Amino acid sequence: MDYEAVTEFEADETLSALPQTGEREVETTLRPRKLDEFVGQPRVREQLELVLESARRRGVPPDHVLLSGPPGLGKTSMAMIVAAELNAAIRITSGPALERAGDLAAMLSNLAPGDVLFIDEIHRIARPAEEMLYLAMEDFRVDVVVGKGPGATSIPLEIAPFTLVGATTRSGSLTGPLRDRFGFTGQMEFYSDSELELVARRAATILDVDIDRDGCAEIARRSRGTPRIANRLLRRVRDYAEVRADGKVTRKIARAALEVYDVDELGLDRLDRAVLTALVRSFGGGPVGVSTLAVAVGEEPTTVEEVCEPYLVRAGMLARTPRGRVATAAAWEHLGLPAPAGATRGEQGGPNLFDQD
Ligand SMILES: Nc1ncnc2c1ncn2[C@@H]1O[C@H](COP(=O)(O)OP(=O)(O)OP(=O)(O)O)[C@@H](O)[C@H]1O
Ligand SMILES: [Mg+2]
Repeated sequence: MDYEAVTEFEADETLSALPQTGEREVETTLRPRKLDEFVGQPRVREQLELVLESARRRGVPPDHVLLSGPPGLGKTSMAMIVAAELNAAIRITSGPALERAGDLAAMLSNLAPGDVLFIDEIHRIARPAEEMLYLAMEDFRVDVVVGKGPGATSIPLEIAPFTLVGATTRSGSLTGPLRDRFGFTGQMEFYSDSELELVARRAATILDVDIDRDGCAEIARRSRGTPRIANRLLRRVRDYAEVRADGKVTRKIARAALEVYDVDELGLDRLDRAVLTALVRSFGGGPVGVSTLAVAVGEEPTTVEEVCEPYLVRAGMLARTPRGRVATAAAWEHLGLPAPAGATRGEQGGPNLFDQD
């Protein structure tokens, strides 16, 4: 592709790990409901199974559970599963919704014994609510402050024993005291291609899509390790198969469909490829600063840094060095160009980039 011909990118969200508008409903349909329906994450699954089973046997609510990892890997799904496995009711809220401690107090005092309280984006909880949560998690108690100024009194209030499930894309920005109050932390990892094949297969069954093994494999390979993306690509491929073919998804149909949506063999989209192309063609593979690179593709530096780079680094295409961004040998090869002798080999499956702040 000639990146210079491209001056502006439309909002191309096909490969975004974040949920898109209008996707909520279909996501709910596709959520696994029980632990044994949940594909992948064998470590977290086994650990949780033990935590839940032991609590069940002892007849007490399990320890508080923190689920951390990048968007779209199944944290919300897992939170619901915890409640389902315990046969408990789940109350759902989120960090940004708990702006005042009073909001949280109301939530907590309405809990019934054994309920699961799910706080999504728990790293965004406001300070006063967070402090209230400490006591609630530890002693099942809150101190409600009534009145203001010198006349204010604090009334201790018992709350029902409950299990808090917190989800976060940035466990690094959780304060120490909050993190310490979780008895169990499940770190969700990116999925392997074979796991994503199973995710696509399962979604196809639910959505009644006729797809063969190669079709699933083609989708899995391009899904950036993320079930949310696999489910989305499946729907796009289904659309194509229904409109342009007989509805059956084969490898050939999947490839043709994903080409229409600008999703390449490795799950890179147009902007990802433009960044690599600019890096290789205009800057000889780097090193080059991220702002210069962003100008070359007509994007904001933050978009390049936060939207493109994490996956390019994880896919082993781009390296962040103190002197700037560098294209790896794999990037040259992916663009069909011979890699220069000194090109770095990327680190495939590098560290979890979403958790490094
Ligand atoms: N292990 C899995 N098996 C099958 N489907 C899954 C799995 N994990 C996630 N999904 C699907 O991916 C979609 C996104 O999952 P979920 O909402 O649980 O992710 P999340 O980690 O909470 O994302 P976010 O950080 O954006 O809140 C859901 O529709 C769900 O159906
Ligand atoms: Mg979620």
